[in-house]
Amino acid sequence: MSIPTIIVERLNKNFGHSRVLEDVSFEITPGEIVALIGPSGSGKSTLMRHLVGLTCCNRDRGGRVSLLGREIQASGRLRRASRGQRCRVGYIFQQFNLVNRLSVLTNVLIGQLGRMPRARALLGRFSDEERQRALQCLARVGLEGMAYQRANTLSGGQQQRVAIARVLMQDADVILADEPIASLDPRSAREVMEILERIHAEDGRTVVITLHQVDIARRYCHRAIALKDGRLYFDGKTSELTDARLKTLYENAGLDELRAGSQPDLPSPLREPSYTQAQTAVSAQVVHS
Ligand SMILES: Nc1ncnc2c1ncn2[C@@H]1O[C@H](COP(=O)(O)OP(=O)(O)OP(=O)(O)O)[C@@H](O)[C@H]1O
Repeated sequence: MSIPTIIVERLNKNFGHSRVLEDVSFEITPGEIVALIGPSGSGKSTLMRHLVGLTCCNRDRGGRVSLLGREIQASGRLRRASRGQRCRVGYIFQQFNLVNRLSVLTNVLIGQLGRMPRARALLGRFSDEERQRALQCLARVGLEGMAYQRANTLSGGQQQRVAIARVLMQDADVILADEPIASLDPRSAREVMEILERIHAEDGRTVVITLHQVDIARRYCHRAIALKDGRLYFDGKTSELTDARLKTLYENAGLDELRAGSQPDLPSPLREPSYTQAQTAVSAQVVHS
């Protein structure tokens, strides 16, 4: 049996007196594509940040995270990672995190920095072979024709595709995408999800994606892990995410607001689009509050 790519054991996290994660445990095996879902504030992003050591768990409850066979943190202590180890995990953010004034190609080449000798990385001297590879990564996300434009001249969807190309350039074994489509229109969101799905299928990379849209999770991911109030509520096939389970997962999380809206003929909140709308409504509230 293969070693799990991600192991999370009894993870607990408090921010002040507020318990954000409670005894969360799961494993993800190599080559899985997993959706991390749950209502707004359920702890999805906090959990993702624990996976790469951007956030550290409580000291007193013995939690542990290991990734690609290496311990990231244990009992509230972060372990140091080498450059090589850090390169094996790519993180995609909701807001893309590109360098606006640099070209699309240079943004992709930045994915290579961790694998270059330090001196050359400091000078940003990329070889012809590296440039060629960056162009190939751009071709995989359908943007080779935009390589020499400034990053901030691209649409949001295109910028997210550049961020994916950067992770490809990094040659990460694991891709963690934290709400990669939350700020995109439906068409761009679909394109980004299709690219992530293709990368997973063609390269066998492990992909974990936090999502607000259950219908998207069902369409593109085989497995879902759902958090509710910081606890593991569901871990299984997305096909087993029944309406009853979703109703309990998302109760008190935006459906009331949706019902109170200006759509008298709204379909049953148990149907997929309703959940999508509900979660979009919740996100919008969070963004604007
Ligand atoms: N650095 C922090 N300091 C204090 N509280 C925090 C911090 N980060 C997150 N929280 C709180 O932890 C809880 C979970 O936040 P988190 O962002 O992980 O939820 P989420 O499920 O990703 O939500 P959303 O889907 O809206 O992004 C929230 O109540 C949030 O306010």
